[in-house]
Amino acid sequence: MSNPQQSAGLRFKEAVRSEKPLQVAGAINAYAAMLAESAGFKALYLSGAGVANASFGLPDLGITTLNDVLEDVRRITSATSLPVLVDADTGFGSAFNIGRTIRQMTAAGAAGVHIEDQVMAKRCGHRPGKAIVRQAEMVDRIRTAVDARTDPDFVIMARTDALAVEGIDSAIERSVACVEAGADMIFAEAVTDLEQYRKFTEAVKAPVLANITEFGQTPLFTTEELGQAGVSLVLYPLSAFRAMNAAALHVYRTIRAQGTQRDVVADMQTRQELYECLGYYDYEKKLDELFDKEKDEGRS
Ligand SMILES: C[C@](O)(C(=O)O)[C@H](CC(=O)O)C(=O)O
Ligand SMILES: [Mg+2]
Repeated sequence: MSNPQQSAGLRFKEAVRSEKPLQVAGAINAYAAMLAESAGFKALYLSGAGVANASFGLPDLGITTLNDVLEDVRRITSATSLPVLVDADTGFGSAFNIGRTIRQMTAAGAAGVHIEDQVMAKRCGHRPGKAIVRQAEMVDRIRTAVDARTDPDFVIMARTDALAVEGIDSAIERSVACVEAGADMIFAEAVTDLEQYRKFTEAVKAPVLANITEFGQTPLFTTEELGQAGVSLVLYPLSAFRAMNAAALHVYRTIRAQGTQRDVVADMQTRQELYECLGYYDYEKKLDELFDKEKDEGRS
């Protein structure tokens, strides 16, 4: 059971210990976070691609800033009691910027961040044309992040994009070096088969995350398969977002073409379902109580 008195980082670590592998649900905004929580997930994720795509209509190419991401982090952490892992791309700058990223993410209520070894002009991890910084520079990023922690349980996750660029040996060597530099967990990006996960988890003395994003380089392995390969966390960064987008486009097209939404009403979440998830009825009750009280006070 999660205890709201504990720091978000500690709650995230406890979730990793309690569910093996831990399913981490991407939540694009505060309401998606509430939906994921109601579906039973124990940890959430704010995707960098999600912030860029959904909040700004931009591609995931390192265009959004720390403040852009923080705004979404604050909205999500205010709406859920679940710990939220946040995509910090390459850390939003060099050493002092990375330190600032860690402190501000902690203040915004994040449980942890992942920082990757791509160059600042980053790409999506599942697209061609990626370039990575030298291992020493990546290790410096992690050391800086660890040093900047104000909560010892805030999770610093090192993501390596090296597999697609330099191969599995380099990716594993970097992961091991990052753990030695203090990284709590490893994000193995764009892995293409279970054997590679097995190699990662055998070599790395820290929990390893598998990014099971759709339409990318990684097959849609099940939690069971990934658990057997030693994986500790399974991430679904944009699954609900992709589904929401397809549903929204279908509704827009239908209304535009048919002049009515009648054919798509059955696909919609009802007002009651929306309100139940939001706790709307409790708010309404509170309002009634408060107004009644005011009326009573006015009378006396
Ligand atoms: C995990 C990721 O970094 C993200 O921003 O959500 C993306 C996901 C994606 O584009 O499918 C990535 O893997 O680079
Ligand atoms: Mg990303």
